[in-house]
Amino acid sequence: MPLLSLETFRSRIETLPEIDKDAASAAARHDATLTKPAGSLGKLEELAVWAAGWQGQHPPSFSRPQVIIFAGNHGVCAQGVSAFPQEVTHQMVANFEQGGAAINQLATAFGARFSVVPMDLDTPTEDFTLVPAMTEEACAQALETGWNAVDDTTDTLVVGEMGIGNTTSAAALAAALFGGTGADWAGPGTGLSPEGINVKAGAIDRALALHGDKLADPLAALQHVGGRELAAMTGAILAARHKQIPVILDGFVCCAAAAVLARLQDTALDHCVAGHMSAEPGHVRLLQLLKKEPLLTLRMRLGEGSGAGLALGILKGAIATHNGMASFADAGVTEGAL
Ligand SMILES: Cc1cc2ncn([C@H]3O[C@H](COP(=O)(O)O)[C@@H](O)[C@H]3O)c2cc1C
Ligand SMILES: O=C(O)c1cccnc1
Repeated sequence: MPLLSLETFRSRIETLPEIDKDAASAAARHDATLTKPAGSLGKLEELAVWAAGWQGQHPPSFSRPQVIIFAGNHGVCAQGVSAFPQEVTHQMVANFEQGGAAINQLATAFGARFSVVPMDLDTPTEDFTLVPAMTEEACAQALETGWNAVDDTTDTLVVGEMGIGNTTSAAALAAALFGGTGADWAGPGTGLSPEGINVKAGAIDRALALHGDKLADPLAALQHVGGRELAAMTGAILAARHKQIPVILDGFVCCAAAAVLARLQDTALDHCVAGHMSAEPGHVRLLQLLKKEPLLTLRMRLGEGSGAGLALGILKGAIATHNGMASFADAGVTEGAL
């Protein structure tokens, strides 16, 4: 079998299925019949139409939501960029498996299947301030792990991550994809002090200087400064597009991984909605660059898919109202005259 290469994914990004316009317009027509003033459910109406279009079916469904957490360790932790030690990644994977993390409760609350995928935790990626984080093949393997983790029967996907140090990786990736310095993209992550944030920004600047022009290609940027769990999220979001599964994006780390696709193809994230705006400061900027309006702004800054997991409830509400409400005709309610 030939080695996996980044070119496999480049071709998968060049051939993206588009929205099913018939399903979306059927949803819009149905919405207009429901017992409410037109537009009164605001963004919920748009979400139901969006879900129908990207699922390629009307009515849209919310019966098989799936939450996948990818976990990876980061060599860049050697630079002192996180408030927590690296062993927490492994310990939290055990916590996810036992159902004790925040995302477990949210997945259960909204009826989502949950899985966690640990990715070579005992072999962290390389310290990208010194050498590329991953070889091309390792990055392609991580993309493939994400690509394969998405279940064909899923109707709504949330991808999240666990990886001490990964807000440094996400910030470096955002800088590589959109420009700016370490200081523009570094934030507290798990709770760094202002001095700690300076150390983090310095590490990112050294990585940007070291890898230079190699970062110009988005997939190469992912390989040089990303991490396995970020690449897996990128691969899963791309797989969802090919499988007609709408995606709810999580916070800063998830959006940095998603942004790789957007930088390769402008419309690559049209099947994604932003679940929330994280309190990690780079996220607001990233959402603006991706032209995504967050559904929730609750000062959450946890990662692990939690903001998107909570937004599953919003999408569930949007689809429940769209699918379950009576029409004016059926309920015998008089329509507005103007
Ligand atoms: C107990 C615990 C649970 C978490 N769940 C998600 N994260 C989040 O924090 C990490 C990134 O922050 P940084 O770059 O500052 O290390 C990631 O693992 C992310 O998912 C957690 C962090 C901790 C400590
Ligand atoms: O927004 C995120 O993704 C985030 C913020 C802090 C820590 N980990 C993740």
